[in-house]
Amino acid sequence: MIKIDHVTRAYGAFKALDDASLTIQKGEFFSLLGPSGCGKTTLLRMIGGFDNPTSGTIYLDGQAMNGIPANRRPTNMVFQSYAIFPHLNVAQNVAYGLKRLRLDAVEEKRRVEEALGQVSMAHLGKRGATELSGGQRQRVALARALVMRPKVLLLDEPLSALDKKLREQMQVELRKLQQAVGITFILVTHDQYEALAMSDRIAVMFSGNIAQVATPKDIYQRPVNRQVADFVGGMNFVAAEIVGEDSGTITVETTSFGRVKTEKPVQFVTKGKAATLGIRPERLRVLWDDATDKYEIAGKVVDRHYFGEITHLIVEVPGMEQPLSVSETNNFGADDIPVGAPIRLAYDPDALVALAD
Ligand SMILES: Nc1ncnc2c1ncn2[C@@H]1O[C@H](COP(=O)(O)OP(=O)(O)OP(=O)(O)O)[C@@H](O)[C@H]1O
Repeated sequence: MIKIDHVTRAYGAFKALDDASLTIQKGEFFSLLGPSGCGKTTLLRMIGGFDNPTSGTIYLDGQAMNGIPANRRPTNMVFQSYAIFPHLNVAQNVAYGLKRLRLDAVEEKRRVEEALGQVSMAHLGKRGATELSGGQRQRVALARALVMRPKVLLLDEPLSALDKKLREQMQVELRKLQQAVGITFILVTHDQYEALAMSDRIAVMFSGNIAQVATPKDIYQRPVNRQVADFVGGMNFVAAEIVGEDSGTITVETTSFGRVKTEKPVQFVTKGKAATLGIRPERLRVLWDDATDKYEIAGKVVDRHYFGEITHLIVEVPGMEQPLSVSETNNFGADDIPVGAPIRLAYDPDALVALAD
């Protein structure tokens, strides 16, 4: 278990990380997600012992890590620019870190083979490091870390140098690998879809602060505030007025969506009666022909963006300040709806989430 306890990292007056607290469970695939400069790499480096907190403490399995250098921690880091030695072959690269353990030759070979097997590179041990594809180099970097049998593997944007297709394939593989080896993985990424696809839980960070820690589904469906909602996927924001409130829910009135009862967000603070609701673009469905729904809203298509399997429709609704963004599959011909056409959209009131500003 990893405990981040009120950790701050300051550079002069600037706080790259500001009083962050967090617990990561053993065997978890945990991601630190946020825009560039939010402090995620700073936190990862401090867990790995490559940097030290200005204040606060990081505990690994109950032991305070203050002052303990990287090579004496049960962690291992895979860097963004995976430094592989070009003059060594694959197996030698993987064996490199083992040298200081002074294992006998048979045991060393066994561990190298095991690590290469874990990343599906068993057959490429003799290959020169310069004769590898980007994906293979990434695997070697992983094997180099795994061979040390760390309790925690730290991954700093490990897939960012790969093209989209390979990146998606490696996401699946990395997740499988983590489940197979059973150790804790902490991934730093600014790619929301990568974090959603791979993680058990995600911490979303902004400007040195942790905004929300939750499962991918909760981050996406129940973002605590506007900033998280906006960063992770698209979100339509709807102005609303609070007309009722109890301990767990609020009832709000909107001009476009009518009266809605919805779950209260964790950080909800009422400032008078104003509230913001959010609804994801894919939670609005086009109503075709004469179809009707208990919950529907009418507007006009003012723009259209084609994405192959889906189309984004931009829909102006009377009484709404911002047009709605609607993501609809092209199975039924959303890509053929002309700009200027009237449109009706159905929604599930549960899809409307109240957001703290
Ligand atoms: N040595 C340093 N001196 C001063 N400021 C620093 C130093 N290292 C990092 N920072 C600042 O701390 C903030 C957080 O940096 P960090 O590298 O953790 O961001 P990040 O979220 O990982 O971003 P990215 O995705 O761009 O790597 C940034 O504003 C950065 O400029």
